[in-house]
Amino acid sequence: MYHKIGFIGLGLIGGSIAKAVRQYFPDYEIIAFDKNRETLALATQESLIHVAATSIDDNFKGCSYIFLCAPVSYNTAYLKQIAGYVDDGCILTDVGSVKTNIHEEVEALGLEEHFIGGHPMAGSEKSGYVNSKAMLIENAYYVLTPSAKVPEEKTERYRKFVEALKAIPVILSYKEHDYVTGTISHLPHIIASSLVNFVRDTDTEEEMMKQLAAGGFKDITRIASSSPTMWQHICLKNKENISRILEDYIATLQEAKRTVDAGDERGLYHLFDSSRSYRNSIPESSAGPIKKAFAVYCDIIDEAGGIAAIATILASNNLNIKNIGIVHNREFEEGVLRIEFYDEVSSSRAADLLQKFRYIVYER
Ligand SMILES: NC(=O)C1=CN([C@@H]2O[C@H](COP(=O)(O)OP(=O)(O)OC[C@H]3O[C@@H](n4cnc5c(N)ncnc54)[C@H](O)[C@@H]3O)[C@@H](O)[C@H]2O)C=CC1
Ligand SMILES: O=C(O)C(=O)Cc1ccc(O)cc1
Repeated sequence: MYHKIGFIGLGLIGGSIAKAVRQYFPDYEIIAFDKNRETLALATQESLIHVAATSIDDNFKGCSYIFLCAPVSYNTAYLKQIAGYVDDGCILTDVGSVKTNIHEEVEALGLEEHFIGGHPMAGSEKSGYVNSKAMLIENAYYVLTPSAKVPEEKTERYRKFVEALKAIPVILSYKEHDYVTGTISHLPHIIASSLVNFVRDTDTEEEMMKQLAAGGFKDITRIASSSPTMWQHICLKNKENISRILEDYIATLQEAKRTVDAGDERGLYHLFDSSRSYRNSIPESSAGPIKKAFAVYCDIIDEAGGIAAIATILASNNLNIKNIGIVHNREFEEGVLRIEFYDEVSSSRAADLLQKFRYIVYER
């Protein structure tokens, strides 16, 4: 069946979703508008998009999905302009990190039957179309916030579409979304940025702090390299949640200071021990509800015959391979050999066997 998908904003997230659509639905037509003409030229040249719209115009008629993928306040501002092109078959959605403002505007404009908010919980400190890639959303949670009046059938359709793009749909109310992301995403960002500035402002004349800043500091401040515009929009639009969460968090910092000031041995141990346990209980991959595949991942030597050697080891031990191939994804950016089996017993036998042959095996 013919499908047309529209994008307004084709940066890191819009570009990545469009690339996933191109990969999994090669015959879908993709049209895009972005205020950056170079982005549209590049996306056309790379055959990602068929139409580079010069404004929000008739090209957006008849889309199955329209994705708003600009910074959050701009997405909301586009609703009025796009409303005329949203028909019954169209799901209007966004990818913004904050949801309340856009849902309120959707209600005000009477677009609730068409709008399902979306938020892929994936990204990076990089931005722009040039950094976009289909695998960015692979295995990532993708929150959907259906409007109150959106028909169940539309939410189900979108949920399946997200699954087909290899992400993991999770349905939340927009209010819950903003409270949860306020704590696990927006607060950490403010902490990272203010910590970086704190180091800059209190560094010695010779900038020793900057010079010595090691792994831990870099780990927890990586996100301070993200797009300032994006984070400015997020903090403006999730103001109430962020303000309350910051207040609560400052209270926990004050508590930590009291523990340090008091030289409270047990209190200090408890702080680090309890946080370590909870941190270790957070799953490394977000592939929770996805159907389990019986696969092992294994590093291979980059030389002719590398795959054949592994296939021979498995075949001579009566292990039947269902699927085999090199994969590049968020976890294994450099690429790894993925071998899928028909059942769990075979996959764990294969993992043991390959380890015996000194292959580095990752079980997932
Ligand atoms: N970067 C991340 O890690 C994530 C970002 N998001 C959300 O995705 C949205 C986009 O963020 P990114 O793709 O990271 O940013 P980005 O900066 O990579 O892309 C934004 C794109 O929108 C275009 N744009 C900006 N203003 C525009 C306007 N007024 N009209 C048309 N196009 C315009 C830009 O030219 C750019 O191509 C934001 O709402 C953000 O909250 C969601 C999940 C993760
Ligand atoms: O790089 C990271 O770890 C991020 O946290 C990226 C990110 C940024 C904004 C979002 O709304 C979701 C994810």
